[in-house]
Amino acid sequence: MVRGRISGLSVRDVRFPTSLGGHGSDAMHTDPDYSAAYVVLETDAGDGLKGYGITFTLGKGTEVVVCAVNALAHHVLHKDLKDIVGDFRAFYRQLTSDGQLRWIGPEKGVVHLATAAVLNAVWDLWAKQEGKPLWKLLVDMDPRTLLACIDFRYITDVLTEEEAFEILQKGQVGKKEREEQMLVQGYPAYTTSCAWLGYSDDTLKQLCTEALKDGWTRFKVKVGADLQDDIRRCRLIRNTIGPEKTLMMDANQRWDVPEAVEWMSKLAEFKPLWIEEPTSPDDILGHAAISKALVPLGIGVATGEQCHNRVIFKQLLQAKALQFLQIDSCRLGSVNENLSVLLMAKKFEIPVCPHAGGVGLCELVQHLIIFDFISVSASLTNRMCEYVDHLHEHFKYPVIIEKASYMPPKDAGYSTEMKEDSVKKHQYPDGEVWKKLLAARGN
Ligand SMILES: C[C@H](O)[C@@H](O)CC(=O)C(=O)O
Ligand SMILES: [Mg+2]
Repeated sequence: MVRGRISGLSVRDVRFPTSLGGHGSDAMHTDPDYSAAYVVLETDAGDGLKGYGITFTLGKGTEVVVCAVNALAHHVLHKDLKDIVGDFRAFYRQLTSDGQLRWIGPEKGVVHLATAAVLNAVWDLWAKQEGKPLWKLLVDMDPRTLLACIDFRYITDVLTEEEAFEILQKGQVGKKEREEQMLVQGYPAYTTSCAWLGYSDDTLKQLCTEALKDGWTRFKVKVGADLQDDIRRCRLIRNTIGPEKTLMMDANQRWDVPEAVEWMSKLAEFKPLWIEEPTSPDDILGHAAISKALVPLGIGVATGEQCHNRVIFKQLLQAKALQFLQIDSCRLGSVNENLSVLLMAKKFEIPVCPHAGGVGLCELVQHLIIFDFISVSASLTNRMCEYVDHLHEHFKYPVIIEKASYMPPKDAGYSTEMKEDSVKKHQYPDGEVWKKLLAARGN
């Protein structure tokens, strides 16, 4: 049963120096330090349970997200958890409609990332109090309660609450079997960890070879900075993984629209399933033009990791601008907004392949996609969830990958809690890791 009043909210700036090894690098983000604004909620329930929430950042700027979390804190503090989750739609709207903070969004940018961190902590706390992993909390929730968590404002022209209810009602059929299937087989994953842009050819080859041995069959390679490099790297990876394995490419917004089409026509020989973020994430019609142009080459367009909100996803779907939809657990307004996108994707029959390249994103998004399979999509066709092999050791409940699949988490909560020791060491700028690095850099 849900209990307690929120008695404390703290937020910390936690950064991992991944840029030192080129991990996470791509054509736009050449030196990412995987980071998080890390929120902890406490209650007066006396049960010792806390809610942990993160949003993902790349280093600099995390302190800005931390400020935004503090600016939102008064909406959460001193509220009964029962009142928050009892009318979650209203609470989501309260957070996203703060009469003054909304001006620096609305529902996008720093303030929306902060919203995600706070709400992720609320969901973690709720799931913990119910004694269930988040995916199971969602799967067991009756459709009306689930829908009451979603703000349908701005999307009713494509998805009404009644249509969403019908989708969830249909999803009840075979749910038990699909849950058993997940518990036995897990959710299929692909790896991005072999081919970050900053990796040398030798590293790329070695990591692909090891990944093949570990049973990986789907790989993503970063492209977009230099065509000749891309051709060489894609040839190397295709030769290493062979013709049958699945290859995806990710340009991280590097190109103009005509450039994207031209560049991809040069990479088509390597048979990519999709090109991800070929251009600006805001350019819906640009994505539609690229999608159309790439049909004859058999290449789909994937996007979503930098889609601000459900409205952008709605329009991408309406404009037939993507063939693979990539939700992100920390960019959209937490589970609440992600639920609306999963339901829209189902209506348009577009496969959801979540983004997870970041710290903690694998931990969180696995819950959403496992719920999606059990209760919404009921399909694994053309679907897979991204996996990156970094920083899981800092989490109390790290992901479990078996045979290149995510095994459903069994611990209660949203898998968001970090080890306190890791947080202390990596806190910016006072943690011991940063003190040493900053001193070495002469700062
Ligand atoms: C900066 C991040 O590592 C980004 O490259 C992740 C990404 O695009 C992905 O995982 O996809
Ligand atoms: Mg990407």
